[in-house]
Amino acid sequence: MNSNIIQHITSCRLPTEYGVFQMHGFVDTRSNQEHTALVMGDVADGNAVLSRIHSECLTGDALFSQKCDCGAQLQAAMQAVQAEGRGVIVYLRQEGRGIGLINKIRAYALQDQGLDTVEANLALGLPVDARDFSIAKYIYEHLGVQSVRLLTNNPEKIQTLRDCGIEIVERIPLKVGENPENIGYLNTKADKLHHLLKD
Ligand SMILES: Nc1nc2c(ncn2[C@@H]2O[C@H](COP(=O)(O)OP(=O)(O)OP(=O)(O)O)[C@@H](O)[C@H]2O)c(=O)[nH]1
Ligand SMILES: [Zn+2]
Repeated sequence: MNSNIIQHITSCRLPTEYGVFQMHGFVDTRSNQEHTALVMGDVADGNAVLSRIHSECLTGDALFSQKCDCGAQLQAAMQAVQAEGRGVIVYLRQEGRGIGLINKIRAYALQDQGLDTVEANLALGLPVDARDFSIAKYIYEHLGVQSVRLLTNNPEKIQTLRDCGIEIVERIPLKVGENPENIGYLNTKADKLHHLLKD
């Protein structure tokens, strides 16, 4: 992975409900996939940066879906960065853990019939998790981020990120957004995907 593959294109000021961020646009030249990072404060000073690596969930992040916890996690992460006045939200456009929106809708249709989030992907002949987290490493490098305190409940994501060469000095839990519609989904994440969601 190098700057020829993940290219920084441009950036702008983005005022949000959770403060003013600098929004950076990146392109993966292999797929033309566009990614973004929201930055607040000086993240290139060498101190560990509060960060969330968020995977796109159109249904949860933008359409108020209650089937998952993604929207609440994104909101809480942005609030946490605002509270510190410093941090990075890396927003990777890897919808549906990388299978894409249409396949996620197919998976949701199978979930309507009783399959869980893991079984549905497998029934479609798709990987349970097809995300490429090495993109985040280049984004951090471009921003001058040397190490992070990562907001996540997923220890396997931490391991994958470390394998990519990202230095994670602390895991910060992000347990928000539980509701009656997503309790089964969260239980499956805890039981089958080993997310640290239970006390
Ligand atoms: N295929 C599929 N993807 C889903 C489903 N529900 C949410 N997603 C996607 O899952 C991704 C978020 O991953 P999660 O497994 O919730 O969490 P994580 O990023 O691995 O871990 P955290 O950092 O703790 O949130 C987003 O890309 C969502 O679009 C589902 O039922 N099926
Ligand atoms: Zn979601």
